[in-house]
Amino acid sequence: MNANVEVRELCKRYGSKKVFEGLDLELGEGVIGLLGPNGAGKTTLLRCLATALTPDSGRTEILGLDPTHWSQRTELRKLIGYLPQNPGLYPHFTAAAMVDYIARLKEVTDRRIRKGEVQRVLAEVDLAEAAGTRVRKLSGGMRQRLGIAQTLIGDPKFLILDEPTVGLDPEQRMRFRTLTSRLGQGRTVLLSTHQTEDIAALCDRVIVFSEGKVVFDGTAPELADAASGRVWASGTQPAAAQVFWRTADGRYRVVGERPPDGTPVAPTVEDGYLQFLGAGARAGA
Ligand SMILES: Nc1ncnc2c1ncn2[C@@H]1O[C@H](COP(=O)(O)OP(=O)(O)OP(=O)(O)O)[C@@H](O)[C@H]1O
Repeated sequence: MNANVEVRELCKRYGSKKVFEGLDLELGEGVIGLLGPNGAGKTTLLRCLATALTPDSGRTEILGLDPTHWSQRTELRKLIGYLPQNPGLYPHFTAAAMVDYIARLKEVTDRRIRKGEVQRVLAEVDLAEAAGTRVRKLSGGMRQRLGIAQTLIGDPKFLILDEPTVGLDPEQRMRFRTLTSRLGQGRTVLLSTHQTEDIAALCDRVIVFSEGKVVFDGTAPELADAASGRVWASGTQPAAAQVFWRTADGRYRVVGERPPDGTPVAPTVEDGYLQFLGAGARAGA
């Protein structure tokens, strides 16, 4: 198997609520963006891959290990870096103590090695100088980087980042992109986000997930291309376009059928993404 992650026929339900069924997925190296509307099942999938949640059925092989085997699962947890939506950082811990604590959970038992690891991962996310700062005094962007730092302990080959750019200002998002694109070299980075700009800027591959199904799997330019011939500028409000909104120049940007006075506009990744969403994404819905 060449893929770092291979998922076959994966199923997960919460009671009677089916999140996904018969899901197949292969992930190789690079930054892979997972896009999807609220409730699509992204976090559930990421939690299954992080071994934080047990699927109901199906087969998963991650970095050559099978998470259903107790001993392999324990080994795997040391090889995966997972940043959940709410990383649960302790406000009264210093940045270094926080990472040290996670390193202990990952069974880095040798104190000297652990100290070196803490310094290494903090430096990797540009937080070396904040090592002694308490978490509650860090900015949102610094906390996010601290969350990423803890994923890097043990140099895992599979990083799972669940909406890591939420709440970041533009400058912090740029720093995040620089960091993530660097991390994607020689690793699999699976990044769940609603930010199509982040996807366009740094992902080698994009998966669009909707109602528990992969509805698109390709590159960011291919996703943008999916809206080719479907994006228009129009002077009048369209009646039946799939999606439209008023832009700063007072015209309408329309994704869908050509309005009578529509002039073609180059599609973006967001336009392509909107093509794959259902009626729920319809403007005004
Ligand atoms: N613990 C749970 N118990 C019951 N239902 C749940 C649970 N967690 C998630 N769900 C439901 O499963 C579906 C998928 O949720 P999930 O959080 O995986 O979606 P998501 O794509 O990550 O959404 P978001 O973008 O809002 O984070 C949703 O309908 C959600 O309400």
